[in-house]
Amino acid sequence: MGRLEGAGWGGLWLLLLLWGRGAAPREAAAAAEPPLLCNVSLDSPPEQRWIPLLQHFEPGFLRAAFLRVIEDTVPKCVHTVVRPLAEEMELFIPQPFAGEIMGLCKALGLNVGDGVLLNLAYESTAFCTSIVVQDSNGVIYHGRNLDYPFGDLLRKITIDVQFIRNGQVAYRGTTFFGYVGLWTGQSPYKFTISGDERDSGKWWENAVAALLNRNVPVSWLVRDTLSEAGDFQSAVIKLAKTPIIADVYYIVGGVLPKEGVVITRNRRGPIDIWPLDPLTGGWFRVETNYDHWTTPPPVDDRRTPAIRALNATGQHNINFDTLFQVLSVQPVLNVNTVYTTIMSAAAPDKYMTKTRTMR
Ligand SMILES: CCCCCCCCCCCCCCCCCC(=O)NCCO
Repeated sequence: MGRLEGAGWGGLWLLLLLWGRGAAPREAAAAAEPPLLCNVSLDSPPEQRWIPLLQHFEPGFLRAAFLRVIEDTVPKCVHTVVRPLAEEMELFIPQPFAGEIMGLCKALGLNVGDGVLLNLAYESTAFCTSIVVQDSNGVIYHGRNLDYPFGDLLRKITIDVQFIRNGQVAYRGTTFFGYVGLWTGQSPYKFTISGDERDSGKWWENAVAALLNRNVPVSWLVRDTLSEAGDFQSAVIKLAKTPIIADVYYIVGGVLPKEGVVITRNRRGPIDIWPLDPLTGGWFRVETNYDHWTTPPPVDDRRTPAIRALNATGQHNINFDTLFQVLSVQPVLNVNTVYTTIMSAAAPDKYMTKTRTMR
């Protein structure tokens, strides 16, 4: 019998009442494993910089994963039209992305056009959660769950990457081997970024045209921003204003009090900027995959459980562990969650990722 045995109806009502008022959040049972931590040298030519990491993976597995993701995500008609175009990528794809994709495809014997398409993958069923929060001492924490189909494959190729320039960690991020953009990353002592999918219908319809028009894929802008922006403010401006190929939510955390924001984007620019506002109770911002000023659909409401768990934890108790616990509450954590990352740009060495498998 469960723990409620003997509690009687009175006890049961009390428990329900406490839960409704924000008692301690219930964590889902899930395995949590650290991914491979690796270095990629930005001082090596783009074509060569990912090649040393191939030793950690079975080439046959990578090829099979590659083909499965392409087949299941890229519509056949799009594939036929875009593949030859993508093969001419030097003409319209910026560096270092073009060189990095080309180098990997050559090493694995894969079609370069397909390599580009895989790197444009953007899934309308990718249900992620990002949280930026300020604790009672003004410290900013940023956590995210990346939820995506193909978890069985992606957990095996999830990597934490330190991008090294002149012998120093220039920035760090979490990705899947072969996917050279970043959905999660940190510029040490400056800012952290995560991206959550924003559904805008059939993104393929205009994405390729936008790419030809020199708009950048959303995850490439994250990486460019980590590489180039000097502080939180410049990161927010770059993420808000640069033309991109699909709608998205960018969530950004800084190092000073109030440095936290959710940017709601369309292809051309920002639709809304939603900053932390701790003086009037806004000590956290939760973004899943719906505009924050709308109500999430009841069939996919991860926002309310996350908010309830944050309130139950309390601003004075927020830290790396408790934010991880908030991101471990069902359905914030769910069967599609591939990994959870917790970061705080002021303490860059504590960057932590765990791949998640629900039991
Ligand atoms: C170019 C060479 C590739 C070699 C091996 C590749 C193995 C398979 C990699 C699969 C990558 C899948 C990418 C999925 C990225 C997630 C994008 C997304 O929609 N995120 C939304 C977050 O809300």
